[in-house]
Amino acid sequence: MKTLKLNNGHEIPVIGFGTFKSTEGEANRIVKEAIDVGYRHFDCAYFYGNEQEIGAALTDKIKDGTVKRDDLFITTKLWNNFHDKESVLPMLRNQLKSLQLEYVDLYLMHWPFGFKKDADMFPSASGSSAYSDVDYLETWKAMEECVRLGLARSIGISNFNTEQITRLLNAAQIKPAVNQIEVNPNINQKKLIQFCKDREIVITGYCPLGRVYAYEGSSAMPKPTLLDERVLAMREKYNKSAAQIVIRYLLDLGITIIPKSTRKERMIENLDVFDFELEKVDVEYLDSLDRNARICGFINFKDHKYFPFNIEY
Ligand SMILES: NC(=O)C1=CN([C@@H]2O[C@H](COP(=O)(O)OP(=O)(O)OC[C@H]3O[C@@H](n4cnc5c(N)ncnc54)[C@H](OP(=O)(O)O)[C@@H]3O)[C@@H](O)[C@H]2O)C=CC1
Ligand SMILES: O=C1CO[C@H](CO)[C@@H](O)[C@@H]1O
Repeated sequence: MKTLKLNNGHEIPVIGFGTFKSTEGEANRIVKEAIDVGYRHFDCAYFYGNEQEIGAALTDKIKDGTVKRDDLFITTKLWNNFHDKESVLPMLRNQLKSLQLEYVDLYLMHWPFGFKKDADMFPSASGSSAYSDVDYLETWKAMEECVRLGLARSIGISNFNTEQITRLLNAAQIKPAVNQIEVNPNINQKKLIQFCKDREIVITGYCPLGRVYAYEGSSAMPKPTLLDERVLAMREKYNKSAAQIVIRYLLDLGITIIPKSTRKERMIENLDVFDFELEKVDVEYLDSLDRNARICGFINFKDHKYFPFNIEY
């Protein structure tokens, strides 16, 4: 698997495996299957509620000799209720325990804004009662300590905008290695990708396939590119699926991505993208689909002091 070099010399496989929305048996199965078909990079989060299942799957696959810990690149994330500096280290230790790991390869701050510790993990109403005003710079300092203690090889951010990144870079002792953001043809993020590249921050694109399962033909969510007629028509030319065409397009932006599938044949398909190249005319068409349309807009929280999407990028 191809990798990109992080600003601290570690390498991140360009295709990882997403784990959001799988619990109760499924997370364990899909992680094992993903390892069997060649995935080595896994994207996890406390918020996904499945770190224990994933930990059991990783342990089984290490024990049966399919992989070594060193072959794996495991990312997990700190959720919004735990931004205060006292919570960060205990949270990572908890998460490591669930994942049955001594260290994670990458620990991300999931969002720049925090919620109160005793608030819901996903408060339904916007407004200050659930919000905490802990500054993400304070959270970052505690995350730096996680690196010093050897509990995280790299640390990074997710869903940060350019102003927040600049402010963080001015204060950080350890630079963020990664910014994980939504990237798919409906929101190709070229400007933010370039901004991060210029500052040696690697981008990981989430929802790369446009989260097809959540689309019901309604206008609440942008139509996934996998369902676009011109993209479907490209399949014959390349002898590739729409997902493979989209994945190739995204990798050519110079980023890493974390598609998720519950089906083994699609896990294999999503890795099989290195033996063809997209023609300029098709790249231009995919570029033309960009409309900055988010699946994870989180607009409930737009009045939070640290909400990231109130500026263009
Ligand atoms: N940092 C953050 O805030 C966020 C991070 N993430 C991370 O990003 C990951 C990926 O995003 P996610 O929301 O899961 O959405 P994806 O864009 O990966 O889409 C997943 C959907 O695509 C379908 N799919 C997968 N492969 C194919 C294929 N080859 N052909 C057709 N359909 C396919 C899956 O269906 P099926 O299972 O049936 O194959 C599923 O419905 C998450 O799992 C999570 O780890 C996601 C959102 C926010
Ligand atoms: O990682 C995530 C998965 O998707 C959720 C929304 O549906 C996001 O809230 C979250 O950041």
